[in-house]
Amino acid sequence: MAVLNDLLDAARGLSTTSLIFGLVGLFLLRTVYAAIRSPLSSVPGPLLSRWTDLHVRIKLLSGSKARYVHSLHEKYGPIVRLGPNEVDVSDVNGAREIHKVRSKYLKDPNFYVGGNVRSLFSAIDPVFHAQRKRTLDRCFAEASMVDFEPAVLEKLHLVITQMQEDMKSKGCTDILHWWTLFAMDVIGDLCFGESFHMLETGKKTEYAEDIAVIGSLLPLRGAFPTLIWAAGYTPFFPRFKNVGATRQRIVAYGIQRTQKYLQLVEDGGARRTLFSSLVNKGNLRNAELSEQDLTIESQSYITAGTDTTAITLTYLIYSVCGNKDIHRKLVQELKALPADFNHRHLRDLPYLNRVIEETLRLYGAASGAIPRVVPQEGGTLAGHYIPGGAIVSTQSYSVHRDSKIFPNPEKFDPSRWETPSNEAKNAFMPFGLGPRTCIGLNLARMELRLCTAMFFRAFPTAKLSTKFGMSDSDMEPQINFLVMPKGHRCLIEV
Ligand code: HEM
Repeated sequence: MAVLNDLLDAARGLSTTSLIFGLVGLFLLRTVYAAIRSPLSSVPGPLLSRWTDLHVRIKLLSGSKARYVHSLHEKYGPIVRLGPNEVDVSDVNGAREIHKVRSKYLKDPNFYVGGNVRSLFSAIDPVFHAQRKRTLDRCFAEASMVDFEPAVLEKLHLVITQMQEDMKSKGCTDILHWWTLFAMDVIGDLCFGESFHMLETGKKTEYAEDIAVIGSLLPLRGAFPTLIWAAGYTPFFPRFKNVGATRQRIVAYGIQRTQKYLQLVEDGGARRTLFSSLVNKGNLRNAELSEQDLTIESQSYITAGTDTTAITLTYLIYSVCGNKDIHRKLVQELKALPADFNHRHLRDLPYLNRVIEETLRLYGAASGAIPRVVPQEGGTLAGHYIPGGAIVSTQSYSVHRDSKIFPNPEKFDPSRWETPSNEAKNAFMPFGLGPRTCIGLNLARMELRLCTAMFFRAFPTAKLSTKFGMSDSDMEPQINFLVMPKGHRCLIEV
């Protein structure tokens, strides 16, 4: 107390300017001390990362963070420091330690929508997550896929017809546009028992546009969360001001569609959905899942299952069209399928599945960092002690480009999956790892197989178009959390 009084007396005697200089000096001293004494100071990385992560945030904004972090791994090794409290690990054992069963490395609440939405995707609490996963696992099980195949095939016939129409009328078709409408119509159908009918109109609905707007703000929100929050309270940035209203519209629409679906079930007219086994006569059988939970889960599947599937498919077709030999082999294998082929014929088709694995390795749509918080007691990763509370990320972008595991890693080479090494299988994480692995992966794989097969059967001579100025530079991947072609389009012609 006496010390405090002495300090206050001393402060009274100072001018405002000296006080400000003093405080800034103290702040700098504290920052320098923290940087030198931080247990993270043994982790290699750029000097700047000891003081700030601003450079990484700026890279996130420009869509080049994953590439930048990868370049750091190439320079410094399997673990790199990204900021005063953040590291990235691209070591397979480290990644497996972070994402193992019963791991104490939990999702970073600042990254996963504030951690305030109790959906499978954004849940932080492992007990809640395990319970929700137990309820939902069977809805997404491999054995359930046969029930969803008719809905997928129906949309697939529609999308191929629309692409054919485009090719006739414009000489080319934007596959990114069509696969986005396709993937969202499929997941809408599987959540609400009725699609959004965007494939019929060729246009996004207001709901789809709203989701895209919120998605487009994610990098900004990730890089400068406080600034974006504050900008919403000023009159200068209408885009941020409207975010609240956009979110409300998304929620209201989800509620309305869930209620309509439950009514359809009650009336006996609902199609098979992901939730069919949980709903009986319009009521949820499972007491763990309320009507509100159903709305929240549907919303998150629509967000998590649309762009991921559409972008992966787009890069698959782009990569195949860019290599004559791969193109020929794939088309040849698909030619041998019966006219009325289905998913059963594709599940173990060797070359098709190798092409899919290789696309997921190089262009898996969610190849950016998936951040976790280090548990209170700290942990050792890639030989370095990381203190509790630090953020530790893994990005499949880097793990999938480890040249010791995947020689010539930038080469799109499906043959590397012919007899993959155990190291390659262990390092493969396009759908994440451990208990937080993508729950939609069986659905995604079924869509990837059916769409690729149907596309190259319909367009065996497909190639990248040069119409409307389209070029390879449009396809340069920009990676925030999701990958996105720089030009936001992929024009294909026959
Ligand atoms: C090619 C397509 C897809 C890719 C590459 C992909 C990738 C991923 C990745 C990497 C994660 C882990 C994220 C993390 O740990 O932060 C994830 C989680 C998740 N994905 Fe997917 N995904 C795809 C398709 C889908 C589909 C079609 C759905 C839904 C129908 C879906 C729903 C989810 C959900 C709900 C989670 C959270 C799981 C949990 O935390 O337990 N995904 N996905």
